[in-house]
Amino acid sequence: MKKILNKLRNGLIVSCQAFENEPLYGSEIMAKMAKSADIGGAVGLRACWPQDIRAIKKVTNLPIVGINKVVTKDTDLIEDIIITPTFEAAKSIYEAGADIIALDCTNRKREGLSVKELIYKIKNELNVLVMADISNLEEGINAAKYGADIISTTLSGYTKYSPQIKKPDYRLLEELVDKIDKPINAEGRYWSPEEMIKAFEKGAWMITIGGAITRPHLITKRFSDALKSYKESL
Ligand SMILES: CC(=O)N[C@H](C=O)[C@@H](O)[C@H](O)[C@H](O)COP(=O)(O)O
Repeated sequence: MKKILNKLRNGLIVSCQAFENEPLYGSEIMAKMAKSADIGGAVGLRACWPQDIRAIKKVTNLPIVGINKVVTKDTDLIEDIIITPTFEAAKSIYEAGADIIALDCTNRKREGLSVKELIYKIKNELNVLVMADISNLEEGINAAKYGADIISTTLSGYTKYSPQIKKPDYRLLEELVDKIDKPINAEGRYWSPEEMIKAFEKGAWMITIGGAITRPHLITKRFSDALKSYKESL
């Protein structure tokens, strides 16, 4: 497991995800996305659902941070725990070949096992690396205490009580690096190589980037929004 962490150190993980309502939805497409990230120099991948992880494993040997998003209600992400919410969700991505299991470790109300119980069960029964997706320092400290191997800023901005900012949460990153003696993954709203470098300067062990690389509709929107503002300024 140390070997995997060393492989990811100072490296870029590319998140290859598309929901059913996105044009790129589908395991075959995500596998092509993952292969492209591999060719481009990623040292790891983040992927969702067993079927996507299986498809990606066929085309690359890069370590995979697996998640299993389970949407049970038709409501938005802020309210719901959807990233690998249960042991069963974790087990199915582990069986699909995920090298690291990422899961929601926020303090939001959840059903079934608590974050502490869930991390313990995954570590104990699957013996796999766990990445804690958190939204503030307290959640990070708790997840580290409960046995998570990597703490990730993934959910900052996606709980009601974390800062609702458009940029990466560098402050949380700094706090985690300062207070937790475990690898910290910088993730969430990184859009440029400069922003990425800043995360490493602040002590990130690794960084995960999704939208800026693998969501063409968001990339296009960034350009079209800039154009719109420019036209409005004339
Ligand atoms: C909040 C949430 O559900 N985040 C998800 C977690 O897997 C993904 O939708 C993000 O794309 C990923 O975290 C990477 O972040 P960004 O796409 O901002 O680079």
